[in-house]
Amino acid sequence: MSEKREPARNRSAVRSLLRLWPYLRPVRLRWGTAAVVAVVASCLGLVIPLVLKWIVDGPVAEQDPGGVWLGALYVLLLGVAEAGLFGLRRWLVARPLAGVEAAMRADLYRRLQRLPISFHDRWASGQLLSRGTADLSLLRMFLAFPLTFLFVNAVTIVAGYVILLGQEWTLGLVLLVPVAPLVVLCFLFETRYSLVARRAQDQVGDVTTVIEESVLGIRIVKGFGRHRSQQLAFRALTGRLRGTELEKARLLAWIWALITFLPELAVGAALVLGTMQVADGELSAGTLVAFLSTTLALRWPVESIGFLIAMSQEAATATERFFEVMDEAEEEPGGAVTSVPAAGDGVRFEGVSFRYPDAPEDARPVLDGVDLHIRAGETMALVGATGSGKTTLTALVPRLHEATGGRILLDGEDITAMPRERLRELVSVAFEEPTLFSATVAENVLMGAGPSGDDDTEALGRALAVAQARDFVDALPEGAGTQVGEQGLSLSGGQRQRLALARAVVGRPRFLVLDDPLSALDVHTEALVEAALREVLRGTTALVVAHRPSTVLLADRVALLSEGRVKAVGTHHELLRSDPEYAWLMSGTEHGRGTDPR
Ligand SMILES: Nc1ncnc2c1ncn2[C@@H]1O[C@H](COP(=O)(O)OP(=O)(O)OP(=O)(O)O)[C@@H](O)[C@H]1O
Repeated sequence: MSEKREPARNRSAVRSLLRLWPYLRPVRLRWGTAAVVAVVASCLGLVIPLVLKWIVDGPVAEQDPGGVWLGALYVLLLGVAEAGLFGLRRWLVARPLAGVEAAMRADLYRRLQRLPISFHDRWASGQLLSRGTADLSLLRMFLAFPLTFLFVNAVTIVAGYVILLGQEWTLGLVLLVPVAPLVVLCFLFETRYSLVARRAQDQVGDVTTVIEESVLGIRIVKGFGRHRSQQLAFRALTGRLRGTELEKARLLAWIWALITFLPELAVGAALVLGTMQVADGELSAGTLVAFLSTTLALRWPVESIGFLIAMSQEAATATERFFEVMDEAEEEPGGAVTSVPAAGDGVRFEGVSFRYPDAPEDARPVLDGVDLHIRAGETMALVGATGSGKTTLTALVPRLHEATGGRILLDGEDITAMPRERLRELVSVAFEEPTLFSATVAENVLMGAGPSGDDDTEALGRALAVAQARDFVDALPEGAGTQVGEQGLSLSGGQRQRLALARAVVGRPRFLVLDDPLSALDVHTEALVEAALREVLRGTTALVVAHRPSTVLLADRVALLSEGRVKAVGTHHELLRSDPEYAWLMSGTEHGRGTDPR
């Protein structure tokens, strides 16, 4: 499992969260209105103690039952208004924030589609999945709740303290004593919690990766009886995540306890002082009741600060993780030459070199000065020992990877001068490991249809015929309209390969790159596919990676890739005679059996 770990945080939580502004901007009015509504609702709660003071010092002192009932009615109305306003806030933000989450998810998906293969090579899929799911839900929750309530509670606390100081400033000052230690504690907590939150979210990504790999690789796990060891490994991983979550809970418990305890101490001290002042006649009983009711009304805004900070910290981490992907450089769009290259020259590799970005410094480049010319309309087989760079070379033609040296020309035009979209219309690909999507057979195949204007049904029929896939597709319950499961798991390897081949040829591409696309077919079916390919793709220039002589025979000529270069080019029979390495690679036939090139 490849892992992606970012360097230590270099961005404060606030700066990370500010990056959400472009997404929040379109809904700022509704969000702002909701925040104001919440502030009003929260501050209404602070009016209740003032009504209590009026009741105690007025109707209660004067023994006026009618006044007490009126006061109670005021309190009830204030409570109903508070509840109604909080409900309105929720209604105001629910829809726009769901829209923000959807927009962020769409942007992330679009970015993932446009990032180069080298990015996907580096990142574990579970890490990307968890960023697109759990992290974004967390951000929606943050925008709906902690972001609003950090603001609402701050305003409520300030308003509450102003009321407290106005009622009796000496008691109010007592309540201000814990503020300084609480600020320091919150700062320390935020620093610690941010590290643990990041670790937890990365571990969720790792767990997602393992689940995904085990589901996709379930046949291997079962086939090798590895479910117990897989389970143990998974348990270890979830154990680590559990440990991190417990560490988060411990930190949260500490800060919550301190945030509750310190103000309670101050309230206790104020209560003692206040009672003494009432006894001395310096303070009215109503003022003390109102004072204590206000401090009680401030309990929730103060106590919630700990977990609001914790949730904001998790949201900051989720934002960082989101932008780590969004900040990656997309594939460049390519050149601007949109003309279709004039037919005639085929494919040329001129001094092409390539090394993988994550290869060790001292490693030799995979390709080191490849020169090869595939004439227009010719089919060239590419043969080489395992690991010699055949797949790598084929990936350079549609620019799935970028050549690090030299150039590749299609009918005389440098591929880097073409817009990528145009290039990928001209070049069709099929790989040894065929990927089918959760869609119908027809949809999977027609993904490869360019804007040729061909009738889809006719093109589909022709492509299935070339790939010798017609019989088995017709036998499917709904023919070409049958849904094939994730990665086409309901089909055999050979069937999937044939659909992938049909996808590659359905658009009658000018250039075709096939990476051992017939490896799972029996020799008989392979021969039929080859015959059909020859017939249908007469005008196509093709590069076909081949491991077996039967595939090589499809080609007009063969190129032998060795030590990063094209060592020899010729027909199959020429190379069998002239090149011992080729003969060795093709051994298994009567020609080269037992001949060692070295
Ligand atoms: N994403 C990658 N990052 C780093 N090195 C890679 C990557 N993919 C392949 N390689 C290395 O590049 C070399 C060539 O690999 P490539 O897949 O092109 O060989 P191949 O000739 O197609 O092999 P095979 O016949 O086994 O399919 C190998 O040494 C491989 O380890």
